Amino acid sequence: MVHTTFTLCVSHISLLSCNVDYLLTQFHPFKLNMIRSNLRKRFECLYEGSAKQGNPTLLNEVYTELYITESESGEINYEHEVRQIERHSRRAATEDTPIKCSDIFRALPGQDKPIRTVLTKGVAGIGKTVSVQKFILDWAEGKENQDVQLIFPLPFRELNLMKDKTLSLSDLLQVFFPETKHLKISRDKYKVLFIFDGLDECRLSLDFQSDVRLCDVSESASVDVLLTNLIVGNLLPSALIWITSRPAAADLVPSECVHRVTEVRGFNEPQKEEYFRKRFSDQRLANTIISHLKSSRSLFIMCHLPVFCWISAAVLEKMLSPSGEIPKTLTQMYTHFLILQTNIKHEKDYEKNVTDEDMILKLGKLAFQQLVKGNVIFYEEDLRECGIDVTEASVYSGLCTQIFREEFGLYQGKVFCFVHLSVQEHLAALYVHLSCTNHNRNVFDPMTKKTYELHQRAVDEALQSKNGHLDLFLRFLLGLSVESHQVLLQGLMKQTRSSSDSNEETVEYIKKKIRTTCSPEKSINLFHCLNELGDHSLVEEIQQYLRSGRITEAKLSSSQWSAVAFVLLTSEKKLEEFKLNEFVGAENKADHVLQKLLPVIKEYRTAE
Ligand SMILES: Nc1ncnc2c1ncn2[C@@H]1O[C@H](COP(=O)(O)OP(=O)(O)OP(=O)(O)O)[C@@H](O)[C@H]1O
Repeated sequence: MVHTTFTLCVSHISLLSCNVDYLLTQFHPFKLNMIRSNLRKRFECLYEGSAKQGNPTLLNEVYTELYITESESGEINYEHEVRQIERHSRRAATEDTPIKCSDIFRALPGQDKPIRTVLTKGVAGIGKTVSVQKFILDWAEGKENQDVQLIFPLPFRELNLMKDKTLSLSDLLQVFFPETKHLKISRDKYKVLFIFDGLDECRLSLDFQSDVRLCDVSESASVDVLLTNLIVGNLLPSALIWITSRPAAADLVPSECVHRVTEVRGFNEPQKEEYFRKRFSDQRLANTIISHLKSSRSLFIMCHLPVFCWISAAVLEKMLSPSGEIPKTLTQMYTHFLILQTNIKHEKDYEKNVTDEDMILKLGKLAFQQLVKGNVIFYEEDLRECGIDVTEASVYSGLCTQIFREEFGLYQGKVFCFVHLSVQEHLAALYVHLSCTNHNRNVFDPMTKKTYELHQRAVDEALQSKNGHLDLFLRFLLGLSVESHQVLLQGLMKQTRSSSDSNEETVEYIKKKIRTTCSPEKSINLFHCLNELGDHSLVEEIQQYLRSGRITEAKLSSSQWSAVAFVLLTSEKKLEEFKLNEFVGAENKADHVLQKLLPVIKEYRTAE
């Protein structure tokens, strides 16, 4: 005890002579603690979907470690996000250096440069925001990164609200953290971390070329100038900066300002299982759900994405209690999710002015129109255009809490988006499908009416898209048209008419396109489409070849090579080593095989 008092005295004397700022923090331990405990309260619960209205989940109970790696380059990938997920999920976990989320500011062995700014990339729904939340909670609970004295989470979604304001950094912090009043952070004497989550949502014009230089935290400027100066290091040069972003927006910050790029890759195979074991206290239910998901390769691949795990958990939990038809394809899973949301609405919203059918069609129309334009964020006028009355908020908050969430945004107005891009793609496909079956209308071409004509046009549109923005939409559209899906849809839409055409023409058309398309990525998506349509003929043919070992002697057509690629990519086996000579033979020259199987070879750890 005596010893402790003595130590405190000595430290105060030495502090008096060293710096005033530090002293200020010492005199404000109460304030620091208050900030810490406020952050703990703010981040201890995970608010997902309808949990926003109550029943929040404790983050520590469901948080599952994510697979995060140091990215080899800051290179930006414009490919469609789902395709990236499938590709990443094929990679063996040992390929890159994994980093624990709490260690992102720590140098790896062999790296000696201090890390000030970290940029974390990751596709939508992969867990960036949850990682930020966990990082802060661990710190606030005194578990990790205790050398950091203050953390300021400043999500771009909230910073957007300050777009037109002129103020100093100190003032800005006081707006978001009133507890910081009287806390001087001016001279960089204590370690502060700023977290800017969701760069992709940024509405401020961040101009890193600008020569407006700001070094003083009490100097006023526009919010974008404050941020660029903070990120570049003119303001508070020793503060740590963490920025998260979806891949397409990650290059808004020039690479020379970033000391480390990490990538959230979602859940690897063991983490997928861990997620469901944590999510359900009933382990038998967790096991049933895991084995069901494992029985369908494409579902298990999608579980790489935490938001998909959450959708699957919600759907399967409801479905597995009484015995029933369990979703087997991607389309079925999403349709069940929609049904679930509609049921939640019925539980809550007895007086309704709009029928489910109407609302789904309107939302679907919005989803489709915006998808075609490449938009994931919409405004009130976009809703009005689709006949959605913005003031009837109760209707979609009941129907679509988890599908459609209202965001704060630009110009004080409301900004909307679907909870995940894939949900938008599913609703868009549903709209296009129902317009055809119920109203005989082909949204791409009013002159044609038959289902197979719609399908052919959609295939063509998807093939023409450079970034693949209609690929998943196409998979859903075809999945919705299969006979067995009609029953599901009837549960959702009272007046659904089953399509009278069979899908044979569509299957043949897709096979023809597989033969002629030169993009391996596109033909692999077409194989996924055949899978949704329940046609496995090409794939089975190839599986036989592969099993017999006669593939080196066979002269394969272009479509058969695409099938080889598809079979290898969707196989259960880990892609460890690609052996070219297993495919090369008199009929198949090495460079030809290499060209045909390039999308697969990229997924293997080694090739010889
Ligand atoms: N580590 C995790 N453990 C458990 N659940 C998680 C985890 N990460 C994400 N989730 C689930 O996935 C959902 C989406 O995650 P999150 O919002 O972090 O994604 P994101 O990468 O920030 O996406 P976006 O770019 O769309 O903002 C969460 O609401 C949660 O249900």
